Amino acid sequence: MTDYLPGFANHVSTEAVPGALPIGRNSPQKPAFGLYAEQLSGTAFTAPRHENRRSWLYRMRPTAEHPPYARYRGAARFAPGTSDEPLAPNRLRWDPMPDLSEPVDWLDSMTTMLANRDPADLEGVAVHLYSANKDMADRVFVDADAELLFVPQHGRLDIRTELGRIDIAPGQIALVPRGVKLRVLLPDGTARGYCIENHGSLFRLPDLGPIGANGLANPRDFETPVAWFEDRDEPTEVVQKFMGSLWTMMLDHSPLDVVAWHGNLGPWRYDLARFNAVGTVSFDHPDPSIFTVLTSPSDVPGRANADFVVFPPRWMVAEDTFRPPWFHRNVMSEAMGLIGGAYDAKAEGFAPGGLSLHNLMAGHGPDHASWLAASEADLKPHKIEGALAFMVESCWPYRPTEHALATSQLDYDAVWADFPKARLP
Ligand SMILES: O=C(O)Cc1cc(O)ccc1O
Ligand SMILES: [Fe+2]
Repeated sequence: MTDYLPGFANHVSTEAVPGALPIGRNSPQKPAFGLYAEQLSGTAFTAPRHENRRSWLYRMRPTAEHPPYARYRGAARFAPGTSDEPLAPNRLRWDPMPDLSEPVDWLDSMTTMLANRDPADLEGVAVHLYSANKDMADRVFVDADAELLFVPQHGRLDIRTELGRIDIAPGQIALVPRGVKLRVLLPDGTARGYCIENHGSLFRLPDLGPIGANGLANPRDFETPVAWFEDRDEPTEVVQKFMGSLWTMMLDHSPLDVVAWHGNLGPWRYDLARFNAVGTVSFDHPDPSIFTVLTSPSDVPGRANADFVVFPPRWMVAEDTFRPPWFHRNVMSEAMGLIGGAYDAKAEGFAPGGLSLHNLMAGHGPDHASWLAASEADLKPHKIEGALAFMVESCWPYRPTEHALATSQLDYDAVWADFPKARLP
């Protein structure tokens, strides 16, 4: 059990040992108990105040004390780079990861499916799947390339980070900031889900415009863990993702040794059941941006580097309206996953734990069966129950990895076959 502090990107102060946190200054000459002060910057020092994100950490040893990193040879499917072949404009879909035959921890199970932009551009996102059955016992992972969003689909996660412990179950999400070391334990023994890397500007809550001051994801429902640390002088491997490759080095102690911290850059969790879904009460299906939980803006106003969007349980009441997602072509690129239930645009083939890709300008929308059912439906109020899908919409087209190209469903196009031709008068 962990305690959490409510609020999104709040300036928090937390100490696991009373007296560890300096008062009134960040870097005293001698921090309490011989701790080391370290600033962790998530934005440039000079970022405007409303964008500026950083925390001060008080730790048992400085992060700087470590040997050189060497290439890490595990996790063969994590960050292999994407295919160099010309990118086909095809729609792609994947089944959930197969059941495991060998013990594998979260890190070694990470399987990169889609990525766009080079992490060195400080733009773009990558979509990974994981399916693990072993705790990360004597090692930690640190992502220098991105903030990391966990979207579990099966099995709880106990994510131990430098800045506190986070427990999440499917239906909840968690974010660990860029550069924060973490260890993933599996309280249920197995876990499967999605991880989204965001290389770009930090995820934030979207502006609400005419919706007003409340709604969608409310800031108070984000929870940041209190300080927690382990005092463990045992060999600990540190695997780092840096510029798209994995690197490793050994420490003689656990680096999860931050005894106190303060600032507005920290991990958090959020229960998607708290998402206040807003939709039509008259007619027409609003653009799916109405379901944006988090956005990472690009430099072009309104054109997101990444939007994290959910399709939660909700009432459908639109009159004289085709209610599921309509047919469309989008200048933005859409990666979708399913946490549970059935997605209202896909009658079959899009399973929980699966993934789909509709890149820039790909014609997509309801499959034939969903189109037929929704076109003939009696339009009484109807509740979509139990379904939880999500989308990572990005202005940068996604490139699938070789593994993704080799494992996609064989005939996804067939879900849009044989639509009857319109009959003109
Ligand atoms: O299924 C999709 O492709 C995502 C989507 C959802 C929606 O409600 C409207 C449009 C849209 O693209
Ligand atoms: Fe779409």
